[in-house]
Amino acid sequence: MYPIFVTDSSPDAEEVIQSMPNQKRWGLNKLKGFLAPLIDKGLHSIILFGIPSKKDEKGGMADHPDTPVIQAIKLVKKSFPGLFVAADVCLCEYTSHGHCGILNEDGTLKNIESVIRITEVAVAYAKAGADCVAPSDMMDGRIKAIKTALIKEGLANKCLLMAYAAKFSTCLYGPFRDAAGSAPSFGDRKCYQLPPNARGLARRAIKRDLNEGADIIMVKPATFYHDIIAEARELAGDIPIACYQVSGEFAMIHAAAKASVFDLRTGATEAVGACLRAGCSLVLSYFTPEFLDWLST
Ligand SMILES: NCc1[nH]cc(CCC(=O)O)c1CC(=O)O
Ligand SMILES: [Zn+2]
Ligand SMILES: [Zn+2]
Repeated sequence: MYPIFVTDSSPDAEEVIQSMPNQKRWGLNKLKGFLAPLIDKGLHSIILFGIPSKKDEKGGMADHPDTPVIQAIKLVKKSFPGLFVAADVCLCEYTSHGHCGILNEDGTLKNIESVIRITEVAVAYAKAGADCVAPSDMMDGRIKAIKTALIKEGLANKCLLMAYAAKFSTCLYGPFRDAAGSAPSFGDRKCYQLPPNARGLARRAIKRDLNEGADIIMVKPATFYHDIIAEARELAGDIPIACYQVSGEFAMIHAAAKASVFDLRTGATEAVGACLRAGCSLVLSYFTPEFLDWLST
């Protein structure tokens, strides 16, 4: 599954992201031309991230009808009905403070308000035609709230719910925050993302999301967290496990290849192979276009 950034800075935007080799922020008009050759090479699935130009306290743009993600879902599903289109659901790209939920005056999170807001956004993406909604906010209780809302709207049989279940507070998200302009303006995400060494908390989070109705369980990041992928595989029964090879992993592999530590194809292939060996059957990777080439040669 290929993560794609959609911007509303201009419909014809094609913006280079310095810290993420070969990745761009795409304007709506550019999406079809960019995706068509990848689909010809065998691309099956994408996940969309919106980069809005307007931000506010509550992330109002996240589900605005004109927001890049909703526009992109409609356009991509219309142009390529066979492509599986997931949408990342979070507020951090849309809030002025850059946190993943709605805040109190003192900067702490309002859990209930945040879950209500995130659920509204998820339903809007499902209504726009997303095949999958993937909440990455880590607010307590959001999987149950979204699943219930999808059922109520008659969308639960059309739209999968992929939970970023074990999402760690890691050093590996830097390039993404740069790409999405979503770095928190104060504080950090440690009160809602898991501490790197918290194996027990990760197990609890995975079990909780399974109980709340997740259709896919995701572990994020992938490298450094293979044990958690294996734990998820063991806990989840017949539910598929996904992992996200995040921006820092991608940048790290590129940097190592540039420094002649290994060659890019060998390093990237071994890294993703390890994720599959650990027990996941879906990998979100910025290397997807390269893999499509490498797998055909
Ligand atoms: N909802 C937060 C979010 N959405 C995507 C990523 C990171 C993805 C990547 O690094 O590739 C993150 C993590 C964060 O900023 O805390
Ligand atoms: Zn996010
Ligand atoms: Zn977020």
